Amino acid sequence: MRSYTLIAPAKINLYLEIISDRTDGYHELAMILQSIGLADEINVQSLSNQMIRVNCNHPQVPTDQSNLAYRAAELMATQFPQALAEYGGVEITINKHIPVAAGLAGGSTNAAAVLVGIDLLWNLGLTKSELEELGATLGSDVPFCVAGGTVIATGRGEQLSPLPNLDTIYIVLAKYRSLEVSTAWAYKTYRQEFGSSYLRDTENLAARAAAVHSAPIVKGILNKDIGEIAQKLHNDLERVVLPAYPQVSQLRELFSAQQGVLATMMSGSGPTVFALVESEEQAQAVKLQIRAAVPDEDLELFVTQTVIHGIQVTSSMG
Ligand SMILES: C[C@@](CO)(OP(=O)(O)O)[C@H](O)COP(=O)(O)OP(=O)(O)OC[C@H]1O[C@@H](n2ccc(N)nc2=O)[C@H](O)[C@@H]1O
Ligand SMILES: Nc1ncnc2c1ncn2[C@@H]1O[C@H](COP(=O)(O)OP(=O)(O)O)[C@@H](O)[C@H]1O
Repeated sequence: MRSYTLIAPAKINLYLEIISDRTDGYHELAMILQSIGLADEINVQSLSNQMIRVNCNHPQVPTDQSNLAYRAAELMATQFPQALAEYGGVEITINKHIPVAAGLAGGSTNAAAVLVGIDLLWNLGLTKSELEELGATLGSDVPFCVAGGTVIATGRGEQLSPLPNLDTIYIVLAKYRSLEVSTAWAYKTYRQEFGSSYLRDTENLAARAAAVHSAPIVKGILNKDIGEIAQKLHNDLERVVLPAYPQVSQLRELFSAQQGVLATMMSGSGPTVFALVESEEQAQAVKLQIRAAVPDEDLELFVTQTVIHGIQVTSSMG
């Protein structure tokens, strides 16, 4: 049986600005998304029948239709029924390293890997933009996960403009295992609390989304100036998540107090907090300091770094 193994990187949000609500229930965003080295490993293997099966080593991750990777395979089967009949169904095995429900796009990157893997298994020859378009029907962050690197994302997060690759930046991530923040709750609460200040003029809306292309953080990225990038990190969702989750605020404060930390911010809808750190040695030292301050086993800590790729195939068989 043919199979492919793929690396599916997590992401952090270097910038997340909520521009407006939309009539479809989503929000118009201006984001800068960054792939990181922390990644899941996904194996896709052909089956002799036409079924979709999902296995995962993480107890919190469902293996039924509610798994985004399952839904990605279902989408491919619906879009390409002839290929399903010719090549058979798919068994998907997820080796989870990315914390679940963390604001790190774990499910989205798994779905992106399944799209790329099935394209290969079924010899479909889809282009990156075709895969991204399919991904957008699964979730707002899926197209970015296909593309990877450093990207400006607008619309509901699915419209991508690539930025030049950054030099490696070291990152420490902290997440309480038992803490989950619902993305839908975060956006809904933001809308309730701050919605009255939205710009609702649709013409200017497009202009505001476009304005992110000249935002100071983008200048920092173009100049490869880590100091400027660090200074301009931003996440509107912190306005609702930090007051509701004091543990997240506490992590942010702890990170800010560490030597070598250039800046700290919550990723996406949280609850993961990340810190940009000057060097790998300092990142390891920061991790140790945080561990000493919070000996609670519930707190997961990772040292990772920016990467310049999205989904990557690491091996194939058959
Ligand atoms: C917040 C972000 C930032 O990158 O990431 P996470 O924290 O989830 O990783 C994203 O906007 C999340 O993207 P993703 O997780 O793919 O969201 P989706 O499945 O499309 O949407 C989940 C829910 O979030 C809300 N949502 C999402 C995107 C958007 N632009 N506006 C929204 O209001 C909607 O309520 C939607 O029902
Ligand atoms: N392949 C998957 N990996 C992780 N979580 C998944 C997956 N498929 C579905 N889920 C569900 O999606 C929810 C959000 O998880 P995840 O994608 O990790 O979070 P986030 O979007 O915050 O990065 C979780 O409650 C989890 O049960």
